[in-house]
Amino acid sequence: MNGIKYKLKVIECDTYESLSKNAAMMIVQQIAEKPDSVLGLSTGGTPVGMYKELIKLYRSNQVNFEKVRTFNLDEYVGLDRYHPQSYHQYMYQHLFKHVNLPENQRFIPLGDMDLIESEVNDYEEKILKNGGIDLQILGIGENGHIGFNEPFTPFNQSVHTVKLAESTRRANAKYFSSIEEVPRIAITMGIDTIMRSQKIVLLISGNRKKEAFQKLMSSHISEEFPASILRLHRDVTVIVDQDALFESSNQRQSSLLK
Ligand SMILES: N[C@@H]1[C@@H](O)[C@H](O)[C@@H](COP(=O)(O)O)O[C@@H]1O
Repeated sequence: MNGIKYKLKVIECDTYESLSKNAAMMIVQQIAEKPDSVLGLSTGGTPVGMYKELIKLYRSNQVNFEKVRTFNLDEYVGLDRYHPQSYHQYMYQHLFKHVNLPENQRFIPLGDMDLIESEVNDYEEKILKNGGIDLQILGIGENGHIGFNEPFTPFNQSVHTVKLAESTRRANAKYFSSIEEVPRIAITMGIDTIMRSQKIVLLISGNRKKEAFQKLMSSHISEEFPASILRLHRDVTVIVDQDALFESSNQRQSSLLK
């Protein structure tokens, strides 16, 4: 990081489907240029459509994952890899079981409580040993978190464990039977790990992310809003759908009428 603020490239999409297709195509293009690319992958609701598109493209022989390596951003601490809400299971269900990405080339931090201390160092080391991330896919939390880097996480951190914000636990509670079941701690790539990626693609979809998108575009950089650091990266593409982009049509109408 050299302190220079870069302009974020923004791709505005009419629909979530179009956002998903654009994101999938960026991955396909990356793998076409470099078949042994190291991809950084994310979870959550937003990239589900992108993974569906990738599977379609794989089935129509437009992408080959044979040499690709993947590193996921984060995992809950306290859920083992077979827990249905773990990101290990998410990745298996949404991508890995459908494509030809060899098992020993997929990496996700281990969330097992007894392994967590060594995993923090091991995971960062594995990323470095594989030459760092070529293309990192990110989503964003309503509070601006990326990975599980909650507001006020120091920008210079590499892989670490984090106490989840209550708002993040509430947002993710929909995947569990109750909020009590949502883990309180997670392991995540740090902001520094993410910023060392060659390229970053940030996906922003839906009404709930409108404010986060606006804050991101305001160009003020602060640890209070973790995603704001992306302004200091030279190659970030933000793919945003209309729901996250605009005020609702009613609001737009009334502001037009003023
Ligand atoms: N750790 C994940 C993030 O990587 C993700 O970007 C965010 C947004 O998720 P969603 O796309 O479901 O809104 O949620 C979680 O907290």
